[in-house]
Amino acid sequence: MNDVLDRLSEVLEARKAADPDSSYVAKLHAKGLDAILKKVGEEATETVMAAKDGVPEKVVYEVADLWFHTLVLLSHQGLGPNQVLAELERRFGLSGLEEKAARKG
Ligand SMILES: N=c1c2ncn([C@@H]3O[C@H](COP(=O)(O)OP(=O)(O)OP(=O)(O)O)[C@@H](O)[C@H]3O)c2ncn1[C@@H]1O[C@H](COP(=O)(O)O)[C@@H](O)[C@H]1O
Repeated sequence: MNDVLDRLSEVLEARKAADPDSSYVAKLHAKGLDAILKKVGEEATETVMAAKDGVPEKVVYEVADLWFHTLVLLSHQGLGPNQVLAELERRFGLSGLEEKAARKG
């Protein structure tokens, strides 16, 4: 499953140098951080609305849009899905309460 994330992130990296007229992702990179954050916010809102509607296909569709735009955000900031997966892996060995305690320091 992570293979999809790896392959998509490679495409997203390549789009940083692509022509904005020929690529949606290149256009987002060219518009900059605020434009990417706006899309992340919009897709998060659309995810909430889909979940409230309770139609499973819509939820999956909107979460895919949300994940996609967060991947563009990570790429824009020199990060990638592997760092997020590593963070989730680190938390996997902890209970929710242990993770909460670790955050408080
Ligand atoms: N997975 C996606 C993907 N998911 C969603 N989107 C785009 O994200 C946008 C979602 O925004 P909205 O739902 O608000 O729809 P919209 O009104 O068309 O959005 P705006 O154009 O107004 O921002 C749409 O334009 C979708 O086409 C995606 N665009 C690209 N990809 C992947 O990224 C790769 C590179 O894309 P390009 O850079 O366009 O070649 C593609 O090969 C795909 O694998």
